Amino acid sequence: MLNNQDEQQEQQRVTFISDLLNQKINKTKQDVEDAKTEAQKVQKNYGINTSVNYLEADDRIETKADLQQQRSLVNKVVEDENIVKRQLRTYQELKHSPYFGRIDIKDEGYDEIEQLYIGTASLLDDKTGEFLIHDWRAPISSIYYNGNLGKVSYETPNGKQNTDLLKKRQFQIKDGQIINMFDTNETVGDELLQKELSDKSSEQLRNIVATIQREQNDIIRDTKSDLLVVQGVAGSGKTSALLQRIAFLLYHSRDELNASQIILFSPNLLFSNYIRDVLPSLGERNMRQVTLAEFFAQRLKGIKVQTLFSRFESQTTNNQINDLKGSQTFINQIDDYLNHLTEKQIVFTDIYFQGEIFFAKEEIQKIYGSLNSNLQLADKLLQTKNKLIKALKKRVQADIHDEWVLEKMDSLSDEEYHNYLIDTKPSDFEDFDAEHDYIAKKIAKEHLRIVYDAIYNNSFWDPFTQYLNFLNQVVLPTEINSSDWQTDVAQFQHQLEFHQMRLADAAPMLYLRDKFTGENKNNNIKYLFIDEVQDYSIAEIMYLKLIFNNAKFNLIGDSEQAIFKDVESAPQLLKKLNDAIPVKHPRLINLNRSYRSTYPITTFASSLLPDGEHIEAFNRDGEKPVLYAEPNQTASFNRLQQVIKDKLKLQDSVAIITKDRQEAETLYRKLRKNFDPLLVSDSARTIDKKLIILPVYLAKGMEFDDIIGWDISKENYPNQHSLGILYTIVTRAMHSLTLISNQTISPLISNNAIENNLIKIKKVEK
Ligand SMILES: Nc1ncnc2c1ncn2[C@@H]1O[C@H](COP(=O)(O)OP(=O)(O)OP(=O)(O)O)[C@@H](O)[C@H]1O
Repeated sequence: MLNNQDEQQEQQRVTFISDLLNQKINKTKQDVEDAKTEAQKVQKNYGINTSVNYLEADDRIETKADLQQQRSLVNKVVEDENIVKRQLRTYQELKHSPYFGRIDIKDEGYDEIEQLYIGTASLLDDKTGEFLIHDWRAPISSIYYNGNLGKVSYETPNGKQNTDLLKKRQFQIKDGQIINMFDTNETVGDELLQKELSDKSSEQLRNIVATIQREQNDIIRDTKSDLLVVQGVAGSGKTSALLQRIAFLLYHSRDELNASQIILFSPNLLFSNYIRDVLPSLGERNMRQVTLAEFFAQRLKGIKVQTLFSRFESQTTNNQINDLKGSQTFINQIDDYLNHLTEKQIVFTDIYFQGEIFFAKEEIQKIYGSLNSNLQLADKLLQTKNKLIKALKKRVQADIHDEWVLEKMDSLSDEEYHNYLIDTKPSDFEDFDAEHDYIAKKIAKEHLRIVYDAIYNNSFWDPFTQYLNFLNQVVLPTEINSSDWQTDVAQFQHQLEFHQMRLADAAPMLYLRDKFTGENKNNNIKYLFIDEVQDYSIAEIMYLKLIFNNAKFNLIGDSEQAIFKDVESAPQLLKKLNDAIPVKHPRLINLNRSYRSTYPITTFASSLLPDGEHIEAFNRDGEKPVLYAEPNQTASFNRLQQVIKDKLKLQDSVAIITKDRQEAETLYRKLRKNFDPLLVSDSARTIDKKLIILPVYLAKGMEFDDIIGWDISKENYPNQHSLGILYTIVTRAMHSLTLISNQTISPLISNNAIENNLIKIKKVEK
């Protein structure tokens, strides 16, 4: 038990640390100022130096070397400035709350008891060199998260160390004052977690370092798996664990890994913004973040690819065809197709120069056909390109006496003429003719650059038509009839004319293109994360594997929140993923405990699922969810207004979630005058109002104090296909959930929920 003396001693220590941090902050502020001045000085010099001599040709080479040197100097001072700034931010964070845990341990073979304090970053005593605070990611800190009192072990550079965990103490410290502290034997006591979770929602997701749970810790500290699949129920801390994992990896592999080698695929821009602060709050730089739509747009320049959101909104596409295009079978068919392509089937195109064919497709086909047929596809293409470039060089040589080159030479000004000779000395040329030829060659080369670029960029091959040809020979499963397929193929072709592509075609088409060329790979990325992976097709994941070949894949999701497809079990999904991207060390981690919502909300949400029993609700009190079944539209709308008023009085964040964009827009128009809500669109990045309206797709990954689910009628949610959508809506609520429907409520709200009184149904008689 804690006594007053313990508390006093701990407070004294906190005060000591706070004073020390104050000193460090003051010193570091000065360092930041110095670094800033230094950076400005260097940048100013750099500015002056780059303009010097630029116009005088003789000095150019020298200037170029100088420039490089200057640039690296600027980079260095800027980086120095960033380092001290980050250090300052770390001290400031620590000052606010220096640590959250203490462990007392006695290592096997030693008599001494060590007291270790654990916080978001480490702090050294400059005089003694001892750790005053241990970083939560240090190997020894794992005991805090994993161990019960008694014999435990932790990793050291020399192997496993056994130790006796004698005490585990938790703190809540705010602005230098201990608000709460207690000893515990649990991983992290429920008391602290209760407090954290009962807070109101915030605009930004917070870090959870003080209360990481054991199974979340497994995800965070995994260093062995090359395919880590996390299947976690709604609100189980998947996104939180993912971000803490990134912070952990950056710490663990500090010398080999930096933030730009980690990429996260996130569902939309709003979500990207929502998680923006977590890593910086842990003293780390953010990883790269991208949505699938942005990623495809970069790779298919000039083509507008449908977003996940608009795919969800468009109900017109044939699901069976989409399923096929998203499957491993489809990608395997592409591999097979490419492996058996003869050069005649490859869609080569002519390369033009000044309106005339420069390399005819037949010529290119011949080159390709002459190569060793055992070569890999990518090698074949590369060799073809090399041969074309060789032929181009010959043409350059041949062209130097052509009329157009001579004309161009005659029109050169003196300055232009000398510029061509910039890298030469007069003694390089035997006579005037040699100098003349040298310039002619340069001119010819310059002009033929267009052809060079065309070869370099593979413009002699048409991947779109190739993909179309592939589509036309696909072996269809029995459930898809060939006329539907033909219509779909025609639609692909039609859309292409308007520079558009459906999402379902993007990954297979890019796979075909990049597999054929072997290009566009990104070998720099070492870790790839996908959040909400249940919305990705296997084909998309296989394409990402092709591109990010060196990356360890971390796929995080909840198959029960699948909004494009039917709910799928975790082992089924893992098997599918494992087949699609075979790796040596796959690992599946399940998270079954749900933290976000109150006990009544999680229990109700679980009752929607056929096998919801596996979901463990965190024990936090709250009101039972309510469903209003109103007799008509006017009554429903009046009810909505009443609920909004009540909720806003509580100063809560309230989100009305609709099934799709159209419903959200209609509601917005009706509510705009009285409530001034925010209508969230696909391009939204922030939420800066208390009342917002958003379609379910954009609510992915987010949470709000109060959720109002709009029009939960049978018409909107008729059967199991809409289960993932409804489940996603109800699990966004932290503290309160209200559903509004007409009197034919969705059959997904099961009798089980109603009979067991998991939701209060308020039916107003007609
Ligand atoms: N160990 C923890 N300590 C404190 N809070 C936690 C912990 N784990 C999760 N939470 C909180 O629970 C909420 C849900 O977490 P998070 O968004 O990471 O879950 P998720 O599994 O990604 O959810 P979903 O799939 O439903 O979007 C957040 O408010 C998060 O801060």
